[in-house]
Amino acid sequence: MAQITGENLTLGYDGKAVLRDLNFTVEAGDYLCIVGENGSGKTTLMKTLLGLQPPLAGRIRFGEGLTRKDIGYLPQQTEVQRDFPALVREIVCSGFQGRCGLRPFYTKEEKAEALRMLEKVGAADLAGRCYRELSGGQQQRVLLARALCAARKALLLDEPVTGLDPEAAATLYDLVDRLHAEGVTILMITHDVGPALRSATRILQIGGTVFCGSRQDYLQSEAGRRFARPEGGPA
Ligand SMILES: Nc1ncnc2c1ncn2[C@@H]1O[C@H](COP(=O)(O)OP(=O)(O)OP(=O)(O)O)[C@@H](O)[C@H]1O
Repeated sequence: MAQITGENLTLGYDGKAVLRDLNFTVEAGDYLCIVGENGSGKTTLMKTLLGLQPPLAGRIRFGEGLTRKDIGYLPQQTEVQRDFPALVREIVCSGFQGRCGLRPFYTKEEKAEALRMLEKVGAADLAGRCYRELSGGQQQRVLLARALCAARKALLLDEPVTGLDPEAAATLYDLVDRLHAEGVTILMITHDVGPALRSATRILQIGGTVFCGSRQDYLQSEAGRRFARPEGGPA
């Protein structure tokens, strides 16, 4: 059984479908890129994966020791969030909130773990800085460390390089590659098809044409050729 299976999923709002009859699988260790035009339902699918929105029909099944709680989430940042007046180490620790219930403090172990995760993303030196004074690339690394505190088996990243300059984007992609190499399952929503196709093992394209399969099959498919090439993807 796969880690995540989408079975005949129909997703939408107020009984109106945005996506119909979607089937896909994610195996342990996959790097899945979710692509599709604006409005195709990528965010809706993500909310369903996180359990924030029930499907109109069909279901999502978790297997291979993965549960919904094992998925760390890197949200798309809004301007307000970028301006959050807290210290980096507090933001990273807040990844533990799902685990500590109503306890109003973090344990010594949690604080040490937060620092280890900051080290993992190459941002240990930022621990005492104020989050809102960081660059966009630094902020994304901090949020990645936070997501890793919340869960470490799988990461769901929503448009993680939006607003980053090419160098910061490349650094973030390298970091995600490293986590993937360490065995973390990656699910990434992206418009940035070129770099995504470089690292992905599987592609899920939604919208007009639906595709779910290996990167190689995607590149040879009609859907992949149309979607990938105009944006500079590999020929
Ligand atoms: N809360 C909501 N209530 C009703 N309709 C919604 C809601 N959120 C999104 N939609 C509609 O669902 C469709 C899919 O939206 P969604 O945000 O999932 O697309 P997306 O692929 O993530 O788009 P983008 O690439 O622009 O972020 C759109 O037509 C949108 O208008």
